[in-house]
Amino acid sequence: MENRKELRHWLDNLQLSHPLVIAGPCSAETEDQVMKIAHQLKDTDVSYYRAGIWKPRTRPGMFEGVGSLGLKWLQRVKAETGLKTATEVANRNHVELALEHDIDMLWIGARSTVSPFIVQDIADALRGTDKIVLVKNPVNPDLPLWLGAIERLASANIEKLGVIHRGFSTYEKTKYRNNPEWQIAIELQTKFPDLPLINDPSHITGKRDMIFDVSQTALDLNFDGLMIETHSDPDNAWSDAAQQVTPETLVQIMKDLRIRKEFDAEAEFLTSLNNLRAQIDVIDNQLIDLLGKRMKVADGIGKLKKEKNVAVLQSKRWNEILGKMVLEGEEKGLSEEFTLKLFKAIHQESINHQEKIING
Ligand SMILES: O=C(O)C(=O)C[C@]1(C(=O)O)C=C[C@@H](O)C=C1
Repeated sequence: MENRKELRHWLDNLQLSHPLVIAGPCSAETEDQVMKIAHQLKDTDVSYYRAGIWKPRTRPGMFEGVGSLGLKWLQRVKAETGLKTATEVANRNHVELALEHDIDMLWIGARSTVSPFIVQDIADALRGTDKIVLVKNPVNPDLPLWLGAIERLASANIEKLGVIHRGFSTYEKTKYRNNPEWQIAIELQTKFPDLPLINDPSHITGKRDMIFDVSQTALDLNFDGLMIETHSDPDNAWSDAAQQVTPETLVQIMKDLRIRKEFDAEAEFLTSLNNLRAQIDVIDNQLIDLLGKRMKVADGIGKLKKEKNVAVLQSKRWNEILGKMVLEGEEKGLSEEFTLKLFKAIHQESINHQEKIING
């Protein structure tokens, strides 16, 4: 699939003066709850009202959604408030029911995107639809798998497509519920600059007090919209209580977010930007040059080790380097996370070089 200008049409046609906002409860719980939140969101920046009808839960026995009954409540939301409606679909049956109830926007969840069988089944059920279909990133940080899901939908003649970045599972605990790995969303945007890209700070953070910061980062990275779980009584929500915000908080978040334009054509800005970019180009060249030199030294070590039959990996020495570099990095304003990532990549390349020599 290639990038096409038309990918943005459905979003441009909404003619919004602010990022697209999709909001509503994690789960539809009762008709009263769904209607109450919808009325609270009616005259805000929200265009699409979301509610989970079928909830994929990590373990059985938790609240798994009200099922198709909730689709009737969403129809009532549209009729009474004018908000368009959105829900997650995970199989052919969900798709058929959602289309029957005229849901305007359907999304494929992270746990479905991981399975090409499921995605294909949903794509076949949706074939040719004029509804908006959004694909959440797969649970694992795998860009080709995410792109593959979008391609399956495009091949089923679904025109109004978009993606939702909801972060990625990690084995190690981080401050996020799902690690954002912004680089993956940036790569996707580089490949498909016209594919609408929505951020889901609720699932990335898992905590309502971090939602603003993640939303701001998303807007700083040119995301087109936000999906924020919103509940009139978040603490008593039947699912994902910790990450939902009240409608009042959502309105405040939207007010406080700084919306930046992608570019400014003013001459003074351009001159300064070009000057700084020229400096970056020089430094990048120096970095590559230095890394090349470091690998030549590693090649020398590899030859020496080959002669003496010494192992490539030297954990003690390596840990010393890492510890030292983290400290030096901190002095230069580099985060520990960045320095570790950088040096682990350098170490791996050094090992690859030596492996080639030792076994060559
Ligand atoms: O010091 C060594 O023995 C090296 O091979 C160099 C180097 C490195 O690139 O810094 C690479 C592999 C070892 O695990 C430790 C360090």
